[in-house]
Amino acid sequence: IRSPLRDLPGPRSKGLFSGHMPYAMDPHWSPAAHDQWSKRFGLNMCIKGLNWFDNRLLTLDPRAVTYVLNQTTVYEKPPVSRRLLASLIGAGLLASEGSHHRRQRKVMNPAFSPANLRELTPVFFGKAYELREKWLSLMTDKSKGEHFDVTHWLGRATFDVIGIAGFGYQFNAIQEENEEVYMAYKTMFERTVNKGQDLMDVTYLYFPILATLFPNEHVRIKRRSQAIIYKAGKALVEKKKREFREGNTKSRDLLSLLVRSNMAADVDPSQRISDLDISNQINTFLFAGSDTTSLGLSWCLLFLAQKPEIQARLRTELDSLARQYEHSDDDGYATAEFFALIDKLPLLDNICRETLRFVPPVHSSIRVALKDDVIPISSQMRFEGKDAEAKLAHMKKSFPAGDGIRIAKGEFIHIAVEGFNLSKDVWGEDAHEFNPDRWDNLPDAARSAPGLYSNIMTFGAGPRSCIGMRFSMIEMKTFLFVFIRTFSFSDPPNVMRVNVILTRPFVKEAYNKGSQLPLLITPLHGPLSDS
Ligand code: HEM
Repeated sequence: IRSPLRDLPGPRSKGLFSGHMPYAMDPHWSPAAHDQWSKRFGLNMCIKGLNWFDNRLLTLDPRAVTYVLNQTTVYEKPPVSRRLLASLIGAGLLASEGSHHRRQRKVMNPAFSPANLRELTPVFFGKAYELREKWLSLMTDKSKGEHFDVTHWLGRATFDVIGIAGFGYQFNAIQEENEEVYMAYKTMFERTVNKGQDLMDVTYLYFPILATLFPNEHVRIKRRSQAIIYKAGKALVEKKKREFREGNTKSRDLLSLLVRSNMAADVDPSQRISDLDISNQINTFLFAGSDTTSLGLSWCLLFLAQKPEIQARLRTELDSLARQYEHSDDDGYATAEFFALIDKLPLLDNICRETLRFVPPVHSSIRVALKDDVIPISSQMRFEGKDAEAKLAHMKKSFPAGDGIRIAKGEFIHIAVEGFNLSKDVWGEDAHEFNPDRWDNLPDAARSAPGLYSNIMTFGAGPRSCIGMRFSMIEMKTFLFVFIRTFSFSDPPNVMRVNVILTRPFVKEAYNKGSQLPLLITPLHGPLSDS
């Protein structure tokens, strides 16, 4: 009742136990909801979370979000979100906080340096070629092509990439779906991804003791899967430590570098992370580094299938680069030097940015205030109703210039990643359309929008932003280079965006089948498709 957020404008609650989360978090509603709310109330507003008492700050104000995401000692991920993450993937970088997080991030940073990622380039190309060959081998009639669920196949390929690039481990998921760790991981997430969280899952999150005392089938599956993943993780960490002790510094995978940076002589022992922390990072890489990128790629292929003229322009750009540096075989292209050229291609770059702007795989994030605080804002609030003036005057008493808002310890801030990316105030009236050419001529507001990557919030911002951003950009661009030159992608189905941990494609007419994206993949004529 004393919540300072209640002084802010915002949509009315429809009842004691109905909040606004479906409108804020379901991508079916959220673009229109963010649009209408910001028009009515300005960029800072109070929405209701799970019930009428649960006041949350929803901010689309660049100054406010930059402040919140950078003040990591005041704003953390709430315990319940960390519990959800930790229950699935352990207390790795994504789920940790405070000094524990800072220590982990410090030892992990070197593994994600541009120089190290360059060394991994052949892995990305290698897996793209392997998936290309797999698709070709599965086609009954290459002249007609075949429908493949690209989300499924890209998921298998990106899992393979993170296996090798992440910790030198072969899941071989493109070829067969039977490797033990891969199957454990897939089983653990399958139900969550296709059915979402049910009431029992949410109850377990708030009262974890119930999951211990009365585990349901889902909890039992999770435990079995985690036991398999942790056993393999432990063995991998042991192997990497042994390699380090024996002076073997050949392996360039992220885990080897992480172990090396953790065991380096110049690291203060108090700054080292434990073996358990290291194996939690394996799980974190698998979770954060595979589905995110495969979804980015899936959405990209869908938009290219919906806009064949953009697909054709991209193919021309890629082909002309490949022709300039004609190599006799695939390996010739699979180098860091060639990737540096791919990386500079303007249309490919615009398409990747636009895809990640238009459908950010991480739809939104959340923070909780650890103490009472004042958040600086840069835009005026708008109140509605007959007491609008009185409410504005009340706000002005504390902040005459209208440049701050109060938040109390324990209150949540909803970080609307998609809301920022689709804001018409920032990106223009066509913000809700896929238009890669917008990047040639961005509005001023977009140039100064916050975000780790290209002024979009897709990879977050501040000290908790995505450590794997460069990794996934290399993966997206190499995969597109290989696929767009070999195949045409067409016959897009009627697709809905559904937010189940990540924003996934569901076919409207086959919603019950879970997330999928079937596209018609047809080999093009030319040397590559003859292989
Ligand atoms: C398109 C691909 C990706 C997207 C959209 C994405 C998005 C994000 C976002 C939004 C965050 C911040 C979450 C928050 O503030 O609550 C994040 C954090 C993180 N990402 Fe990514 N990510 C992608 C790829 C990757 C890859 C490939 C890896 C690893 C190989 C990775 C590893 C991580 C980790 C470890 C964190 C936690 C960082 C920290 O808290 O310090 N991500 N990612």
